[in-house]
Amino acid sequence: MDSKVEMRSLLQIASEKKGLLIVASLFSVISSLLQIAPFVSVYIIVQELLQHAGNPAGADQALILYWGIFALVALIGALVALYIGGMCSHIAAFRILYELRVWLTEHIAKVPMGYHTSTATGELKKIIEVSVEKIEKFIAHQLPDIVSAVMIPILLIGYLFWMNWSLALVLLVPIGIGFWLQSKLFGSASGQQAYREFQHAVENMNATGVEYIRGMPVVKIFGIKADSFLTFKQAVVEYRNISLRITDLYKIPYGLFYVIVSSLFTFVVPVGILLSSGNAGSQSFAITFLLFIILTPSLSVPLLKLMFVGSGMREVVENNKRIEAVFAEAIVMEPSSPQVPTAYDITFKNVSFAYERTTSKNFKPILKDVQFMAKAGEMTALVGPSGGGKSTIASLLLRFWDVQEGEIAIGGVSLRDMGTEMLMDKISFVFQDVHLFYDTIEANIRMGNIDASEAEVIAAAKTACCHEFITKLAQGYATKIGEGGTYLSGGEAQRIAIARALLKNAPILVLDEATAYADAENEKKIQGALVELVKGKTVIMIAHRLSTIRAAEQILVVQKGEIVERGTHDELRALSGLYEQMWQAHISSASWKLGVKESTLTDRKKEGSSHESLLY
Ligand SMILES: Nc1ncnc2c1ncn2[C@@H]1O[C@H](COP(=O)(O)OP(=O)(O)OP(=O)(O)O)[C@@H](O)[C@H]1O
Repeated sequence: MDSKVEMRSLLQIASEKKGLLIVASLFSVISSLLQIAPFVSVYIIVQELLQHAGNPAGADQALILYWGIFALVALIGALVALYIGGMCSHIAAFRILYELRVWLTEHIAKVPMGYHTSTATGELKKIIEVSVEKIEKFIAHQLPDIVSAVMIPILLIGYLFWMNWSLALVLLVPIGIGFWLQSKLFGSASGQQAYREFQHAVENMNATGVEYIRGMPVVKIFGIKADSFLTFKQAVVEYRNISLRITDLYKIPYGLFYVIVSSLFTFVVPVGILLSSGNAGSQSFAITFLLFIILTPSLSVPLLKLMFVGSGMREVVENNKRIEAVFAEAIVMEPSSPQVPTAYDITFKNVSFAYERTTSKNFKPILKDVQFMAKAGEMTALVGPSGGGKSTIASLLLRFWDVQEGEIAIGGVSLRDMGTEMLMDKISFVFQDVHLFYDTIEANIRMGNIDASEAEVIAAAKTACCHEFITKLAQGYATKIGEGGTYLSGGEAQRIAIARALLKNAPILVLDEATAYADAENEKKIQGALVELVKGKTVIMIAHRLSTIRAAEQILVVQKGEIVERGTHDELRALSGLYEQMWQAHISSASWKLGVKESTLTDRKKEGSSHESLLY
C-alpha cells in the first residue's frame, strides 16, 4: 500500500463527518484571521499617529478608539471562533473514533476465529486503542491546523502583495527555501525509511521489554544476568542507534527550516531599507514597511505549524496502515439464508488444509485428504502423536478456519451453508485452555445459555462437580473470577467450562484435552461430569490418555496430517500398528499406578470392561 492510498483512506474516514469538519476548518481560519486583525489595528493607529507626529493632539481620537476596540473585539472573536472550531473538530473526531472502533470490532468479529489465535491480542488491542486515538488527534487537531496553516500564509501574503508587491516578493524566497527543506526532511525516501526504522525500533524495544519482564521468573530461577538477555539489550541499542541517525539526518534541514521561517523579518528589513532609499521621504512607504515588520512574525507561526503537521502526519499514516491491515483481513463468508441441519452426523470429505495461504513461502500442508464420518450420538476419538493435526481437525469443525480443499458438513449441510451463528448454536466445546471471563462464576456458567434460571445454573454446576467448591467460596456463585476476585485451578476452570457446556446442551460436543489439567482426584470428578455431558451427543474427543477414549465407537489415529488407522479400540489393537504401540506405551506409563483404582469415562460407559480399564 503506498502512502497516497493510505492518506486517501484516511481522508475518506474524515469525509464521513464532512459537514462538521468544514465548519471546524472555517472557524479555524476565522480565528487565525481575527488573531491577525489587531496587527492591522496597530498599523492604522501608528499610521494616524505618524501623520500627526508634529502635533499628536491633532490625531483622530475617535479613529484610534475605534481601532482599539476593533482589536479587542477581534481578539475575543478569535477565541470564540477557536472554541467553536475546536468543539466541532472534537465532536467530529470522537464520533469518527467511535464509529471506527465499532467498525473495527465488527470486522474482527467476522474474521475467522483462527485469526485471534494467531494474532497477538496485545497487537489488536494496541490498534483499537492507540492507532484509533492517533486518528482522533489528526482529525481533532491537525486537520483544522493544516487548513489554517495553509490559508493564513496565502491570505497574509496576498494582502502584503496588495500593499507592496516588491517587498512581499522578498518573503517568498525564505518561504520557498523553507518548503524545499520540508520536502527534503519528510518527503525523501531516506527520511521516510529512517522514520519507518525508528517506528520499528520503538515497537521492537517495547515488545522485547514486555517479554523481558514477563520472563523475569525464568531469568531469576536460572540466574541469567540482565546483560545476557540479549534480545532486549540489542533492541535498546538499535533504538539508540536509529535515534542518533535520525537526529543526524534531520539536524541541518530541521534547524535551517526553523531558523529561516522564524526570521522572515530579517529578510524583509534589509530589502525594506534598500527600497526606502528609492522612496526617500515617502511617508506611505515607511508606513507600509512598518506593516511588513509588524505582520511578518505572524507568518512564521502557521508555517512552523506546518512543520509539526508534517511529522505528525507520518505518524498518522503509519497507524492508519495498521487499521487498514485489520480491515484487509478476509471475513468469513456467511450464507444469505442459513440452512438448518436436521441430523447431527459430521462428515469430513477430502479435507486438505494449511494455515498459510498456498502462495506463501511458508506453505506447509497440515491436513491431507482427511475423510471420516462421525455418526450422530456416537463418540469419535482423535488420537495420535503430538503435532499430527488433531486440534486442527477440531478447529476446522468449529470453523476457526475455512478449509482450502474438500468439505465439512453437519447432517449433510456444509458448514459454509450453515453460517457461524447456526453452527455455534449446534456445537459446544471444552478445550484444554479454558477461557473464563472477568465476571462472576454464575455469569461464566450462564454463557452457555443466558436464559437459564438460577436453579438450572446450579444443577449444571452440580453435574459438572463444581457446586461444592463454588459454595465454599465466600461469595459463592457471585464470586468474581480473575483480578480482584478469586483464582481457579486449571481443573476447577475446566469443570466450570463443562458446566457451561452442559447448560448449552448442544447436540454436538468437541472436547480437546478436557481433562488435561486434572490430577487423579479431579480427573475422576471431570470424567463423571463428562459422562453426563456426552449422553446422546455427537462427540469429537481428543485425548492423550488413551484410557479415556477406549469406549469410543470410532477411534481415528492422526499422524502427520493423515488418518493412518481407524476402528474401535479392539480393532485397532488387532492391527498391531501405531495405535497398538501407543496403547502399549500408555499401559507401561500407567502401570506404576497399579492399585490406584479409578473409574474412568470408559468404566462408566462400559460396565464390566477388561481389567486394563482399571489400570489408569
Ligand atoms: N495457528 C497456527 N498457525 C500455524 N500453524 C499451526 C497453528 N496451529 C497449529 N499449527 C501447526 O499445525 C500442526 C498440527 O498442530 P495441531 O495442534 O493440530 O496438532 P495436535 O495433533 O493437536 O498436537 P497436540 O497433540 O500436541 O496438541 C503443527 O505442526 C502446528 O505447529
